[in-house]
Amino acid sequence: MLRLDEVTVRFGDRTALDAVGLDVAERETVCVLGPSGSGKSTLLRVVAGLQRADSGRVLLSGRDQAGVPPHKRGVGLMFQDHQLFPQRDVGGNVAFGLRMHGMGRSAARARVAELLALVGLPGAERRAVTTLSGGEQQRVALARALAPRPRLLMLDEPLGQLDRSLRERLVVELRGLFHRLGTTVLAVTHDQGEAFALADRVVVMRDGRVAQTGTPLAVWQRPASEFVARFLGFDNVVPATVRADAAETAWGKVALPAGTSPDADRVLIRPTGVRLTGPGEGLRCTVEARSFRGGSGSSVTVLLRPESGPALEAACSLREAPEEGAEVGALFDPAEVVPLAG
Ligand SMILES: Nc1ncnc2c1ncn2[C@@H]1O[C@H](COP(=O)(O)OP(=O)(O)OP(=O)(O)O)[C@@H](O)[C@H]1O
Repeated sequence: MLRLDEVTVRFGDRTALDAVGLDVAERETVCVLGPSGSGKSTLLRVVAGLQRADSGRVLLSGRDQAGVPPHKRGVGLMFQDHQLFPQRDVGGNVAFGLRMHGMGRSAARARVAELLALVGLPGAERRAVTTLSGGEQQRVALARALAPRPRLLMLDEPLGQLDRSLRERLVVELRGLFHRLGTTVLAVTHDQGEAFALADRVVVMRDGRVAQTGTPLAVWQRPASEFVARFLGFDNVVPATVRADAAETAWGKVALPAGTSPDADRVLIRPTGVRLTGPGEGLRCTVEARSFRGGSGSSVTVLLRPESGPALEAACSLREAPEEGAEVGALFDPAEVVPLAG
């Protein structure tokens, strides 16, 4: 459906996109994830035709989009601040693109009713948008973007403004909705939780380049680099000298999973792979802090200050969590060790 082929965009001496390649299949939801300034919005703007590429090609359904204006690309856009027209009512907002595409009044009315029902706001046509909550406005913006049946729907930080619980609920709804409708979606967000919940596939960007792409599970289980690991919130990363089935690190010898590449020069140890024991065993550490994470497992993150090497996080249940100031030993589960290169 969508292909970016070596797309480069420069602003003066700044390269916002650096030879980016990306494919989105029909009916797939792809989330582009990355820190501020990594080029996510520029990527969407290039696909929408709002930004010219300095080199490379954007193809939609196999057709090169060079010279095709935004309104002829058949893509729907929904931006972070959802930009509803405050002077129009809900129905007027959703009908906007339909009228632009020349749809007749009664057909547009039927389509608006259908879309409002779909996003969970049936019968809201006559409401003023200023009377809607943030989440309701988001749904109206989504209905407006979906109304002209775009072949590709692009979302820029779609849930950025909403509070966490609403975001978590909406993201599940969106995923269900997109699958039901068979919509092809390219979304960008800096929130990894959102991306992982929404996407069939995630693309992690760094400085205008693709750092990693894969299913949420694959990226989560096997971050390709220290950058991706840290971006996902894993901070237990340490330089390592890899030898056969173990690595020398400042945290001592760490057993590696079978098949570790000799190119690996650091390791990530997931907090769930740090097992706490008595101070006579494993890496000796002092418990610096504990923070309650909640969740069904009553999980606690324990921040450890090891006798050597950087700080270390361990995840354990509330029942097992040692007190602050306690001396403990840390052992590493090889299944939770991820070798990283660069
Ligand atoms: N119109 C522009 N003129 C000059 N520089 C720009 C322009 N648009 C973007 N940039 C630069 O290009 C880089 C990528 O910006 P972009 O907005 O695509 O990043 P982003 O990942 O979407 O960031 P954010 O999450 O903060 O929105 C940044 O360094 C930005 O400063």
